[in-house]
Amino acid sequence: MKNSVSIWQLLWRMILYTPKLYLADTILWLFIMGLPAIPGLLVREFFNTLTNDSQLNASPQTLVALLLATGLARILAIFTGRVTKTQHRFTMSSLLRHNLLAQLLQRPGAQPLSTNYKVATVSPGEVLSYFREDANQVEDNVVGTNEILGEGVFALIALVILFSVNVWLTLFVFLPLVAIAIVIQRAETRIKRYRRASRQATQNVTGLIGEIFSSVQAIQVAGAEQPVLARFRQLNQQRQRLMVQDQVFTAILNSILQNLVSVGTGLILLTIALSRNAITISVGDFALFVYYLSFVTEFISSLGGFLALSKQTKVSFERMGSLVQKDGVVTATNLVTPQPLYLDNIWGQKPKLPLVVQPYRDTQSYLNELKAVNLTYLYPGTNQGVVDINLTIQRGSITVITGRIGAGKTTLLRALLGLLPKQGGKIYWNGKEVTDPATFFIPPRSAYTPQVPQLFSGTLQENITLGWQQGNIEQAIALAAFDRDLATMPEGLETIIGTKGMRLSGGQLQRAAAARMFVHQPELLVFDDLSSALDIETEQLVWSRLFAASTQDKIAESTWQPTCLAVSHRHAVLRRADNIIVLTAGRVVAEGSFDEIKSFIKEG
Ligand SMILES: Nc1ncnc2c1ncn2[C@@H]1O[C@H](COP(=O)(O)OP(=O)(O)OP(=O)(O)O)[C@@H](O)[C@H]1O
Repeated sequence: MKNSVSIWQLLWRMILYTPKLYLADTILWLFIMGLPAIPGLLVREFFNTLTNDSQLNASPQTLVALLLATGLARILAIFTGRVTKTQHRFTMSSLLRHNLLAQLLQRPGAQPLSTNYKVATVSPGEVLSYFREDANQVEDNVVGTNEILGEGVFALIALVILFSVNVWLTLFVFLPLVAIAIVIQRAETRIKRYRRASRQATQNVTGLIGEIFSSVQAIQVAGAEQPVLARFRQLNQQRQRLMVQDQVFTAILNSILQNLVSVGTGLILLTIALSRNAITISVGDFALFVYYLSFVTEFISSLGGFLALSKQTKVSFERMGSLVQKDGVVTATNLVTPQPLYLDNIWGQKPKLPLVVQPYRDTQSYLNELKAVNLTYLYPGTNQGVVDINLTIQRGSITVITGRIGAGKTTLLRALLGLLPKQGGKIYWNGKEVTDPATFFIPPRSAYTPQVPQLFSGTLQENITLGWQQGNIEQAIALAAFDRDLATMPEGLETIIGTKGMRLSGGQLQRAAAARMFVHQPELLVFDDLSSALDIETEQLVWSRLFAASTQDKIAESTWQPTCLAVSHRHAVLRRADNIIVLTAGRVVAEGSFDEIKSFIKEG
């Protein structure tokens, strides 16, 4: 199902986001477009002075001085107009990018991105083209509305003056207009098709660049540089072909528009010549006619260009909307919802940034009991996932999920935390239903480390705190058994860990991610298989430190008694667990203490 809101409504909402800026931009643009109208009148007077038809008694020198003054005023208008336009442009595309990102972040994190246009998923690299090209496209269109308005107003004024000079001559100007409108209407489908194809081709190229950069090592190890480059070349050639097609078509369209106008102008001049004195105008009026005709004709060509631009904008809105669709509903309206952006204002002043809400743990976030009833998630189009899972987790306990590879352990964690949208079942926190797990299971209530943790290219400290200012980082590092590693790093917490933490070993990466969890002292700690990158001793150290003693929380001055939910196969961890859940093919087949369920498990 598509969103029924028209592109004009969407553009109007964007205009209303910064009405003052839009108005300032429009007024300046009216000046920029309108000031050239004055020289037309001055030129008429100038020629009429020469033929003694002038009604003004201004000397040619005065008229020349006025011409210069108009020119200077226009330079000033263009300069200020550029400043407001740049601010306006940037604000428009920033709003779109902000909303697009906010919508993407609201999606369950473990679900791949896909669009309406293809069943295949969209890679992070491909998403760049939505943020760059599509946002720029809409930005062009919003600011284009006041440019076309400015041109339109003065074309209309010029037309009225031309009508007053000669009605028949002026009527000829409309003929190209009608022809152009028909041409544009005919070209609509083709413009959309070409634009969509060229955007898709760009997306494929940026997508591949993203994938290449994220797997440089894998490509080198496999010796696959040549095939990867060949694929890159192939996609670039494809993009080149489609871009040329798109641009050439748009250029042809524009040149048709402009040439139709010139042909129209020629016809009018021929008409005067062939009318054999039936049409008589003064030299000044003739000069004005020729000068103003270009006003009208340029407007016609700009209008054609603007209509073509709007068709392309429609495609951009559709593309961005389909990226953030919910249940098949394309939601482009959410992309234009007003949101504070905190950009510098036009005078370069910085806005006051809002305080970032820090996730303090308080009595409200305390966990007494977490319960899942009949939790179900199956991957779309498959019977893989988890079905009818029931589990109860008590405060301060360790619950371990175990099972063979592919049994559904990760899926269960993700469905519980809202990283996959559950298809059935309910989740209760202290007896109260959690309706939106994705926004609920965050610090200070809960923190999660996936099997492959995501680290950023900043410093170790930045990766652990993620902007959280109050946490006890030393304690978090010690709990994660990262202190010995830290001691060997010359830069300490300021060590830059490289893209995705590539300067850390697998185990260090996992423990840095665990420290990130501990720094918030969340109520519920969720680990997806710490064992996968840690040796038995280090993992044991983490567990024993975590439960050595309940840590004094200096901020809330209360005891931190974490509750753990973990995936593991290690007997040492299973023995520590208060409750073990054994999964087979997405279902719970056994539950209890190690001794109760040991016949169901074998160490992985
Ligand atoms: N995105 C997906 N689309 C379709 N099927 C999937 C997807 N992700 C996982 N599966 C399937 O769902 C089942 C459960 O996967 P899951 O990753 O939860 O297993 P697991 O027990 O965590 O495995 P492991 O021990 O390897 O981590 C598997 O059969 C897997 O192939």
